[in-house]
Order: sequence, then C-alpha cells, then structure tokens
Amino acid sequence: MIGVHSAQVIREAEDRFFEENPGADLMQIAARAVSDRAREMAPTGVTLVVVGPGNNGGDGLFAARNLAAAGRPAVAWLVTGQAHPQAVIAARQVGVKFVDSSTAMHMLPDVMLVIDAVLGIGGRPGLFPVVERFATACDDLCIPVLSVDVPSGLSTDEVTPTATSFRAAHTVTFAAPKLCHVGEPAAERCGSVEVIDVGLSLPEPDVRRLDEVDIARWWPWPTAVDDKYSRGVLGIDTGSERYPGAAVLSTTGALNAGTGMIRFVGPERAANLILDAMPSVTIGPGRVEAWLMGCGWGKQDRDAHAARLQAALESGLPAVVDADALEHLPKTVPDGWLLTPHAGELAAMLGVHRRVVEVDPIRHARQAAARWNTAVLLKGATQYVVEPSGRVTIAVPGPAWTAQAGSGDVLAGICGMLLAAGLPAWQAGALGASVQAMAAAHKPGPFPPAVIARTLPEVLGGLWTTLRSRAFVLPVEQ
Ligand SMILES: NC(=O)C1=CN([C@@H]2O[C@H](COP(=O)(O)OP(=O)(O)OC[C@H]3O[C@@H](n4cnc5c(N)ncnc54)[C@H](O)[C@@H]3O)[C@@H](O)[C@H]2O)[C@@H](O)CC1
Ligand SMILES: Nc1ncnc2c1ncn2[C@@H]1O[C@H](COP(=O)(O)OP(=O)(O)O)[C@@H](O)[C@H]1O
Ligand SMILES: [K+]
Repeated sequence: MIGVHSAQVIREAEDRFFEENPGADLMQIAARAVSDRAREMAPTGVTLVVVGPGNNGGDGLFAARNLAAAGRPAVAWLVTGQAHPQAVIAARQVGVKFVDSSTAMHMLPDVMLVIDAVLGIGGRPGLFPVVERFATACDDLCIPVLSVDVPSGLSTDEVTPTATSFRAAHTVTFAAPKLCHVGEPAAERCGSVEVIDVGLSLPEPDVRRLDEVDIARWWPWPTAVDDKYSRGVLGIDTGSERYPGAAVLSTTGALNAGTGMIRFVGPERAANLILDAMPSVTIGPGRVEAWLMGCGWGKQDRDAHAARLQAALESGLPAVVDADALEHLPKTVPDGWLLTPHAGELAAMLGVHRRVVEVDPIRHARQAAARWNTAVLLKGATQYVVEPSGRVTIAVPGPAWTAQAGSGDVLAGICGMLLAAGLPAWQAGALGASVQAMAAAHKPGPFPPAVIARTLPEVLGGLWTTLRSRAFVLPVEQ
C-alpha cells in the first residue's frame, strides 16, 4: 500500500525537512533519479530537456548535467528564458548545449528522449502556447517523454485533465504519488510511475493505493480447520425474469472467489440457469452471513424490491447493494453495507449529473459515504472505496477490457463472498475490485465477464502460492 498525497502536503513535509536539515540538497537526489532513468530509456542518441522556471526545471537541468558529465549528448531548452541559476551554471560547465524554441522544435524528430521538466507540483494546469505545441508534436512523432514529478500541464491533485499536457512514457515522482498519478484519466498521461524516496516524513495518508501484496495479506484464505460454514455463507438475491444473466454472473463471481456456501433466493428461471452451470449452489432460504442484492433486478417490481431490501436491512446482516437496489436505499443503512455504484448510479443517488461525479469522483463518493454512513465502492477505470470517515482506498488497477456489461455483477459477487467471510465493507470492496482487475490483467483481451470470473481461481491460487512460499523462507525464530 502506498499513500497518495497532495502537493500541499508534500510542500509542508519539504519545509519541515529543510528546517531539520539545513543545507540538504534534495534536488540532487531528484536529478540523479531522473538521469539514471533517462540513460535506461535512451541508451544512445540525444536527450532534449525542456526546462521551466522553477525547481522542476532545476531537477531537469541537473539531470542534463549528469547526462553530459557521463558523456551523453544533452540539450536544454529554457522555455521562459530563465531557470534555476546554479543548475544553469552546472549544466554549462559540462557542455550541455542550450537551444531556443525553434531549434528545439526542429531537432525533435531526431532526439531519442525528451525530459519534461517544465512544471511540477508548483504548476497550474495548462502549458505556455509554444510548449503546448511542442508537447503535441512529441505525441504526434511518438517521441518517448520522461516527465519529472508530473507531466507538465496536468493538475497534480486532480484525476481529470482540464488542459493539454505532456503525455509521458514514464514519470519519476518524489516522496509519494499524487492523485494525477493514480486516478484515470489523468494517470494514463503519466505512463509508468516511479516514486523516489527523498527522505521526507509524510503524515498518515487519507488516500491510499493498494498493491498485490496487500491483497495477498488481507485475503481470507481458508485455514486447515475451516468448513463451508466458517468460510461464510452468502445469500444472493439477484436477477429477474428479464435479466437472469445478472444472477448467473454475480453467483459466478461469488463462487469463483471461494465462497464457503451460496444460497440463491432469486427468481426461478435464474435459479435453474445457475444450477445448470454451478451445481454446488443451493437454492432457497436459510441462514446466511451476508447478502448480495440488486444486480439485474431491473425497473419492474419496484415495491417487491424495496421490500426485499428492507428485509435485508432488518436482518442486520452486512450486504452488498448493487445496481437497481441502489434506487431503494433508505435514509440510513446498517454499518457494514457496501454500496457499489458506477458513476451514473452515484450521480442518481446524489441528484447530480454523471459528468460532475466523473470530474471529481472522490468528493462525490465521500459525500455518499457520509450521507449513508457506510462504505461506497465507486466503480470505473479507477475504483475508489470510501469509508464514512472519508478515508479512500484505491484498488489495484486493471485493463479497460473489464469495461463491459456484466463485469459489475461479477464484482458484486466477489465482494459478497468477502463480506460473508467476515471482512469489513471497505476491505471487501477494495479487495473485490482489485482481484477482478488482477484477473483481467492476467488474461488480457476481450474475454467476457464470466471468463474473467473463472480466471479468479488461477489468480488467487497464484497469489496464495506466492504468499506461502515467502512465508516458507522466513527465518525461524530461536
Ligand atoms: N518537494 C519535493 O519533495 C521535491 C521537489 N523538487 C522539485 O520541485 C518542484 C516544485 O518546484 P516549484 O515549487 O519551484 O514549482 P514548479 O517548478 O513546479 O513551477 C513553478 C513555477 O512555474 C510557474 N507556473 C506554474 N504554473 C504555470 C503555468 N501553467 N504556466 C506558466 N507558468 C506557470 C509558477 O509561477 C512558478 O514560477 C517539484 O515538482 C520537483 O520537481 C525536487 O527538486 C526535490 C524534491
Ligand atoms: N476503463 C475501465 N478499466 C477497467 N475496468 C473498468 C473500466 N470501466 C469499467 N470497469 C469495470 O467494469 C465494471 C462495470 O460495472 P458496471 O457498469 O456496474 O457493469 P454491469 O452493471 O453491466 O455489470 C466495474 O467493475 C468497473 O470497475
Ligand atoms: K514536469
């Protein structure tokens, strides 16, 4: 897990660092990381460094100095004519060549790598017009771009770009990732992201991004003494006469994630389809540890749906509430419910336009989590799980192949399994979203949601084997 921090928090940490370590030179650490990565990305040929007026430009110019000092041809373009004074002197001393904007543009087709050091965490969104033309030309010519800290033009703390920016193949950032590095669609403009520890002490994050190790450690693996009941019994009330497939998909997700026992209580037609495909599922009511409701309910039988949700509420059990069930939410829901809207459903829950949610997903997911006082998993290219406290957990990302009808049903089933196993709602949401993404990444391609669900055992099995083999080599305590 890695903490995601705002530009403001990074600046405050930097101020504290310099108070405690007067004379320390973080810029050299940053520049070294950039020049090391540049040498890997472009082992031969010319590197063109585009330099802005602040410390981001300083990082870039010192990186150019490092490259030239190592015998690599480096050229610098100071986009405002001004740059970090010591970095200019250092770069000149080792023979970095300085060029103007028209030379930079002319030579672009022949450079191996562009280092974008125009704006960092001090940047406002957007680029100077001449730089905007240059950034677009880099894109058009497919020139690899290495961005320093953030692709210039992006807003560090936002996931939705509002202006032209550089589009990096790789970004070297410092201290911690920022929202633009982890939230789509901005994250796509950052390429692969590398975080360099420059020694800052950061506060406890209120936004964190999971990685595969977290999933392995938190997953409710069965123990030797488990039985089907202790692993968790999930009640599934999904599907309708019109949408029986949603019942099959949600049950497929739950079963392939490893639910101890499933009791399906939805419509008969769906039950028959489920039994044909998954004979281990039991049909009819009985004791359960958690409920999964709403996938494929459709817009008919609204009163019956509202009553079924009310019954789940009165049971006091945890529940995944998905899709059409989100329309019937009472004013308050029990602690331990996991609401799983996509952007459109969240917009309807809050009475705003979908686009408003897409522009600032975290703010709106936080509003819903606070309003219903329970965990919300906002689905989409980036999946945010928000608790009523406002803490955000971002799931492991996956490929866009998952964006197809029925993927949400599978995801709801996986989350249901995790709730039944006893995990808190936020963790069930974060793990469920992560493993679905990992399964899609494991089998990239236009595989239908059911195939991705059936890939889960392989992915979870691999994770379990890796976890166990690591545990195996741990030194035995004397
Ligand atoms: N905080 C850290 O941990 C570290 C920071 N370092 C570097 O320092 C950078 C921050 O430096 P600065 O605070 O000097 O800020 P920047 O270098 O990001 O840019 C600020 C300058 O650009 C101008 N500007 C901002 N947006 C503009 C726009 N859209 N159009 C035109 N001009 C614009 C500002 O007025 C200011 O003069 C970081 O991104 C990073 O690269 C590193 O040197 C070391 C570690
Ligand atoms: N661009 C994307 N990249 C990766 N996953 C995506 C992307 N867009 C959507 N998804 C995933 O696809 C699923 C779609 O859910 P949803 O819209 O509820 O589908 P349905 O209701 O048809 O099952 C979600 O799990 C979401 O995380
Ligand atoms: K930059």
